[in-house]
Amino acid sequence: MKVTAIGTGYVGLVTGACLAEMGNHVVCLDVNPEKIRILNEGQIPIHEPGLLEVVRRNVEAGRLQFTTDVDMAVQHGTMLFIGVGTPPDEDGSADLQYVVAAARSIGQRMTDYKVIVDKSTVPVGTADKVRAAVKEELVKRGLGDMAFAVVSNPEFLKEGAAVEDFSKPDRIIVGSDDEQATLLMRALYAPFNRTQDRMVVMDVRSAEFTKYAANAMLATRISFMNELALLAERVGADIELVRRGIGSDPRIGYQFLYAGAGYGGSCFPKDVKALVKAASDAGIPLKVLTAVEEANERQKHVLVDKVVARFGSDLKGRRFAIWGLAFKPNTDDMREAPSLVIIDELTKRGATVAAYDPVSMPETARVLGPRDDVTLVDRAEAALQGADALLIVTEWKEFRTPDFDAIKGSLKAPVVFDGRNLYDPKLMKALGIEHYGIGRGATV
Ligand SMILES: NC(=O)c1ccc[n+]([C@@H]2O[C@H](COP(=O)([O-])OP(=O)(O)OC[C@H]3O[C@@H](n4cnc5c(N)ncnc54)[C@H](O)[C@@H]3O)[C@@H](O)[C@H]2O)c1
Ligand SMILES: O=c1ccn([C@@H]2O[C@H](COP(=O)(O)OP(=O)(O)O[C@H]3O[C@H](CO)[C@@H](O)[C@H](O)[C@H]3O)[C@@H](O)[C@H]2O)c(=O)[nH]1
Repeated sequence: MKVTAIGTGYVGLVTGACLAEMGNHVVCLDVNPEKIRILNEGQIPIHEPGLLEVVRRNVEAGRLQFTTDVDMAVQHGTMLFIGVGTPPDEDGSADLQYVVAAARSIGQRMTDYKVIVDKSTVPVGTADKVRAAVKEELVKRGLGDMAFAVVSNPEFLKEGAAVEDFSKPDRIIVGSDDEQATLLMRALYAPFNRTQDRMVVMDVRSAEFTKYAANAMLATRISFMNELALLAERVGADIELVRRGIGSDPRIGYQFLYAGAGYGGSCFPKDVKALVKAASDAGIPLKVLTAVEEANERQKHVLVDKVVARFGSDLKGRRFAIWGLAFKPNTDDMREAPSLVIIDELTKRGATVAAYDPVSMPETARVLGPRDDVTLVDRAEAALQGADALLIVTEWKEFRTPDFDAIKGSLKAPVVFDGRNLYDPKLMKALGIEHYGIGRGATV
C-alpha cells in the first residue's frame, strides 16, 4: 500500500520504517530540512535500537524515502499518518498547532480519497478538528465533496524499544466510523496482527481517550510506588521486596512498579498534564491524576534531598558524579529527564557535577548549553575521580554490575545515591559502600 508518514520523529519514523518493512511504499515527510538531510545521508537523527537497520534496508529496497516536499508526500499516500509533536501548551493542554497545520497541508493538496490517520497523542475531539481543517481547505479549492476519512490510531511504543513495540504490538487501537478506512487499516496492520487478533476497533473519541487512559494508568502506578517508597523508608520496609510481593498477584503484575527518581520523557509528564487540564475544562476534575503529577514533581527531588541530608544544604566545593542522563535507558532523549532537575538542584547549591551517559551526552550538551559547573566525561569511571559521591539516575545495563572497587577507590569516600535501586543494600554493606536507595533505607 502507499503510505505517507508526516513527521519523522520517534513515532513517524518508526511507523514509516516498520510499515515499509512489510512491503508498503512509504514516504516520510518532515518540515525540518536537517532531519531529512540526515536521513537522506543514511543516518537517523535519534538513538533507537534496531531502527537504523530497518531504515537502511528499506531505503535500499526502494520502499522508503524522505522528503520535505509536501506536494509529493501528500500525493503519494492513500494512508497519511500524522505523527507530529503535540507539546504542552502553557496551561498544560496539548498544543494542536502542528497537527492542524499537517491537516491543512493535506487539504490544500489532496486530489483523491485519503485516509488521514491521527497517530500523534491528541485529546478527544481532535479528529473532528482535523476533519474540519481538511474540509475547509478543500472547500477553498472548490473540492468540498471530495471524500476522505479521519481515523484515530494512537501509538503505544516505548522509546528504546520502539521497533520491537511497533512490530509486536500488544494492541492496535483503531477509532473509525468509516468502513472503507477500517478495512484499509486492517489490511495495513495485518502483518503485525497475525498470531492473535490484537486490533480493537472502536469509535474515534474512545480511541483518542484510550491513549491518555493508558499513559495515565502507567504514570499512576509509578507515582503510587514512589509514594509507598517514601513511606517504606520511614517505617523500615524495603520497597523492592514489597514490589516483588505485590507483583506476584496477576491482577497487579510486575511491570511498571519500580520506584525511582521520578518519571520523565516526552509522554507521561505531558499526557498526564493534558488529561488533567481537559478533565478540569470538562468539569470533572481528576483528583487521583492531579496527585500523580504532584507526587512525580516531588520525586524528582528525592535523590538531592538525600544528598542534602548527608552533606548539608551548602554544597559549595562538593563534586558529584552522575551516571545516566537520558530519561530512561536505550534512548538519547532528554525531554523531562529527572537528571536535569538533579543537576539543577545540585549546582544551584554550589556543587559541580561530572556526568556520564552511554548515548545522550551530545543531546545533554545541546540541552544544557555551555556550563562551567557541569563536565560531561566519556567514561563512567572518569566521572568518579575525586567526586564526593556517585548518583545513579538512569539504569543503563552497564551500571548494573560495575567495578565496585573502582568506585571505592575513585570517590573521596564511598557514597552512592542509587536512584534506580540497582544495588543490593546487603552487598553494599559487605563492600563498605555507604548506599542510599529509594524506599529501602540507607546502608551506612
Ligand atoms: N516519543 C514517543 O515515544 C511517543 C510514543 C507514542 C506516541 N507519541 C506521540 O506521538 C507524537 C509525536 O511524538 P514524537 O516523540 O515522535 O515527536 P518528535 O518531536 O520526535 O517528532 C515530531 C516531528 O514532526 C515534525 N513536524 C512538525 N510539524 C510538521 C508538519 N506540519 N509536517 C511535517 N512534519 C512536521 C517535526 O519537525 C518533528 O521532526 C506526539 O503526539 C507524542 O505524544 C510519542
Ligand atoms: O516502573 C517504572 C517504569 C518506568 N519508570 C519511568 O517512567 C518513564 C517512562 O518510561 P517508559 O514508559 O518506559 O518510556 P516512554 O518511552 O516514555 O513510553 C511511555 O510513553 C509513550 C508515549 O506516549 C507510550 O507510547 C508508552 O506506551 C509509554 O510506556 C521513565 O522516566 C522511566 O524511568 C519508572 O520510574 N518506573
